[in-house]
Amino acid sequence: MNILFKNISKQYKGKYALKNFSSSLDNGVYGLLGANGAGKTTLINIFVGILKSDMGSIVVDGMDTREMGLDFLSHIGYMPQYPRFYKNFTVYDFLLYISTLKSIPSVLAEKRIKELLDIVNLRDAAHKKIGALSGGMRQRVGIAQAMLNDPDILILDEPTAGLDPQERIRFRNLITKFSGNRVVLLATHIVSDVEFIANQVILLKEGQLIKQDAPEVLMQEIEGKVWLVSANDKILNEKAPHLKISNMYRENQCIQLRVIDDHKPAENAVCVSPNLEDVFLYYNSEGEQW
Ligand SMILES: Nc1ncnc2c1ncn2[C@@H]1O[C@H](COP(=O)(O)OP(=O)(O)OP(=O)(O)O)[C@@H](O)[C@H]1O
Repeated sequence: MNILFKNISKQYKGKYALKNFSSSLDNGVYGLLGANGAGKTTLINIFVGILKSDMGSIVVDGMDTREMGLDFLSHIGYMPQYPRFYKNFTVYDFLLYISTLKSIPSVLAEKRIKELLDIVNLRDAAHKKIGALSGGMRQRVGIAQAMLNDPDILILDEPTAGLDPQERIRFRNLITKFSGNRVVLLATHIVSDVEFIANQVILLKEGQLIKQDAPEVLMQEIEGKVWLVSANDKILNEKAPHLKISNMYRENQCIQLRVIDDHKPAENAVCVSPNLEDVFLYYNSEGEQW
């Protein structure tokens, strides 16, 4: 499967939410990373047809999605950033209802729902009302409903919001297993969600694509630009206010700064291997100022 985004633009009141976004996606997991307001949801909403772009087109396996009509929808599974549920429905009934909307035959739907309840670890909650679930459990119902039709293209907008660490790991493993011969597009600003599972990271900044590559390539590109600095008073007072700091922690009497800089930021700075969070900050932020 191949998805081509061709020059997608969208403006709100004269301001670009998405500007000339072009990208090609083959099977695999894609992490759509960007700061708040970068345009992730706008792109996804255009992709799933909730929003019309001002310009551009999306081509799936050589066909314009606008020409595919409802057939396109049968290929996708989608979980919105803020899924809405019928709180009086039980988990099982809600999934059955969504199956009906997706025209999944009932015998097949029942089997699939049972599988998915196991996958998202909600079997014991199957007959609980959605209104009585925790936020993280509801989130898992959202993930399950997106996967009901066994989609070729799975689009998840901030899927791990509210999940505890164990469920996050479970989610990542689930996506890896699921993604074999499909496209999974996962929008987030939580870097660790995609660091270990994304085949490619798509970095969005202010509506524009700034990088698309494998995480290890992106990390390699900023090799030599991430430093650990043991901060004495002089560094803290004079230098730190001007540094892009991705992390700081106290070690004994000293504060250790993780600094992103094209040049060695201090005499005692030691160059360290970049991680994806450094990449995100390198392109996206001014860093935490001291
Ligand atoms: N309905 C709207 N009306 C006006 N501006 C909008 C609307 N929807 C989005 N925007 C603007 O478009 C830009 C991109 O928003 P979008 O929601 O796509 O970003 P995002 O990357 O998903 O952010 P977040 O991580 O906070 O969800 C932002 O500047 C936002 O304020």
